[in-house]
Amino acid sequence: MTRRLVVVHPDADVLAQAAAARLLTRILDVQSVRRPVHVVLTGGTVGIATLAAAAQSPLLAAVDWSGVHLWWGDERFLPSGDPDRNETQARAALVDALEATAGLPAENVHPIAGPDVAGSPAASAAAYAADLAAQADDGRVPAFDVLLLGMGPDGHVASLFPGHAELAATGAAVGVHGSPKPPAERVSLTFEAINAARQVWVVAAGAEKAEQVASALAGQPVAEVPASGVRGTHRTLWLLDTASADAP
Ligand SMILES: O=C1O[C@H](COP(=O)(O)O)[C@@H](O)[C@H](O)[C@H]1O
Repeated sequence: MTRRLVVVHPDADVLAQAAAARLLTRILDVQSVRRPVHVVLTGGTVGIATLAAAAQSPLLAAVDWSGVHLWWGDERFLPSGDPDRNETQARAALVDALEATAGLPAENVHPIAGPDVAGSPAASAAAYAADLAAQADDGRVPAFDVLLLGMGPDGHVASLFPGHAELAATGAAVGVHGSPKPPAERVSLTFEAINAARQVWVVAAGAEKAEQVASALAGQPVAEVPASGVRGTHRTLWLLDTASADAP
């Protein structure tokens, strides 16, 4: 049975520090029982701050990074190296350093292709689904050991936005058009893929997210609050700061 836990931190900085320590500990825990470890990263404010905090953690050196695969929950459909790509920001915060000095193999890093590599968001989604399938025991998606998600003030997770058709997409990944948050074109894991993860952690901070945090935790319809629909097969964690946990 899946368990849900809500943990409230004093502020966004402590939240990022705690999420980083929790993430590295989770990887260590999994490495004590199986390999490889599959981790899904998120973009967004707290998501990237969490990676930056992990980069400074003494726990980093305890992980065997040669046995870790890194994925993304979504990507803005922008060319490689664009500063607004989630990949670019994650690389700057942590991933490049892991490759350069901690033994993370480049082939274990699985970015979502942008327009310099794939002709369209749909083509990128198809390529990403194939990459996921190649690493999956069931030929679909790996049972991610931990999948991080940010949440927007509109309740979106990954690039699954309220009222959008992609909420109902099947398969592992979907091309997204008309995103209300720029850029308009994106690629996202589907709910099917997200909810195949053993553990899903939603990280959110700030008063502007409080209403949607409360709605998601209350189980409002996914079409209105996509964050309502995420859960890990073993555990779902909501990692919040006091502002985002303080419903109006
Ligand atoms: O565009 C995105 O936004 C969300 C949330 O970002 P935040 O800055 O409000 O925390 C993020 O989770 C997603 O990965 C990203 O593509």
